[in-house]
Amino acid sequence: MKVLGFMTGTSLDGVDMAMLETDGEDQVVFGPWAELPMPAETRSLLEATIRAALNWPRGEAEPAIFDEARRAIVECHFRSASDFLTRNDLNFSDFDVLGVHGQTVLHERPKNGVKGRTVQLFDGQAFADLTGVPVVCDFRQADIEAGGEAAPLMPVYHQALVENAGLDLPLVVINLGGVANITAISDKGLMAMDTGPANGLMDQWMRLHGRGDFDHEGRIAASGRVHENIVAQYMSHAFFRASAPKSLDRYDFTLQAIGGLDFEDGLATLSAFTLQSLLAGIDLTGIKPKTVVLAGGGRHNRHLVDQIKTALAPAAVRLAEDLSWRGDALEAEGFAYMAVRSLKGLPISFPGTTGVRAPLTGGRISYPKASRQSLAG
Ligand SMILES: Nc1ncnc2c1ncn2[C@@H]1O[C@H](COP(=O)(O)OP(=O)(O)OP(=O)(O)O)[C@@H](O)[C@H]1O
Ligand SMILES: CC(=O)N[C@H]1[C@@H]2OC[C@@H](O2)[C@@H](O)[C@@H]1O[C@H](C)C(=O)O
Repeated sequence: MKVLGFMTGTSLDGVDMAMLETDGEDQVVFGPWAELPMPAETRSLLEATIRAALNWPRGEAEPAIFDEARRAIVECHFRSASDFLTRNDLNFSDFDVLGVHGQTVLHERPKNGVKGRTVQLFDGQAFADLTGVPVVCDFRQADIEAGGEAAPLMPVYHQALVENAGLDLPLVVINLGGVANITAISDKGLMAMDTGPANGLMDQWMRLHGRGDFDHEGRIAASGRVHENIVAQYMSHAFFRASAPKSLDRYDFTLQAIGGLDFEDGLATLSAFTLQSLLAGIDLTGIKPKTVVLAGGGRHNRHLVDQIKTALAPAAVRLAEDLSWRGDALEAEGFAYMAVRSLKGLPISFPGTTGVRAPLTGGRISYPKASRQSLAG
């Protein structure tokens, strides 16, 4: 099937799109991809929506701003996709299905037998009607309703890529987004978890100081001093005592602990926290990887990458591009791949990746009105 996948991550930096030709199993053929920036007013609206989501008590009606945000997200996806298709001489009618992650505005993991809560804002029906193509979205709902973590979901796609590339196992794929997550592939099967923040807190610290959106190549972090006592304080969070699999909300950690530090030391300390939490996650898998693959925007952070390489030696640490993967398109590809699995009723989450009891499919399918009418006729 020809699929267009869409990802809007926790960094709120843009809409990633990637075309894939896939059977949702071992066939994965890359098509064009792009990352289009999110308009400033959409970003502000999403920030306000996230604030409302964080204050939304369970059991109460969803905040009114959610619907406004849904409309803005659909419009932003439509504009980004139209632009992307024009540039690549493609049309919506070239696609069998669209796979859309939607914008996460809230994620609470299951705790003490109480199911979690996760919200990825989108309107699959509106997008299917606009584009004339079936849309799969809401990939995380079935998992959370079954008592799972609902994240990470990328492992099933990582596994397909790793198998196709014939890489040396045991292997760990690390995604350095706003939140960091890992997929471990070994003879123990597929294991995955979120490990802690990747760039999320560092980006927030940069903006707070009016120094831009992120620390280019980690240069500022490299110039600061790590306050180990504060890293230890961050690492004493209950999340790090929980067993895997486990997942995080981008807002589970705050800047409060580093509030008193100067700008450079703050970044150095946050970067050290990202590294330590990542290593703690890899430790929890109980495997010593021979191969480590880095994806997500944080792989451009040279300071962090150098530290990961040193800490994981003698593992061969490779950037996604070293394997001809597209490090900034991977998640959009993943949701294109999962859209096909969803249509085929194949599992997208597993006991080792989200803690569900048995492999589980997911995703909600919306068909465009026109094709429903023609089916009915
Ligand atoms: N050249 C660079 N140097 C340092 N950091 C960079 C660079 N380029 C991107 N980044 C970091 O990568 C982040 C974006 O990463 P990415 O797009 O993978 O996140 P996301 O997909 O929104 O997050 P998530 O996977 O948690 O949903 C930026 O916010 C920035 O912190
Ligand atoms: C709830 C949610 O949107 N989680 C994201 C987030 O961003 C990174 C990490 O936290 C990961 O668990 C997940 O995204 C990727 C795509 C995943 O599900 O694999």
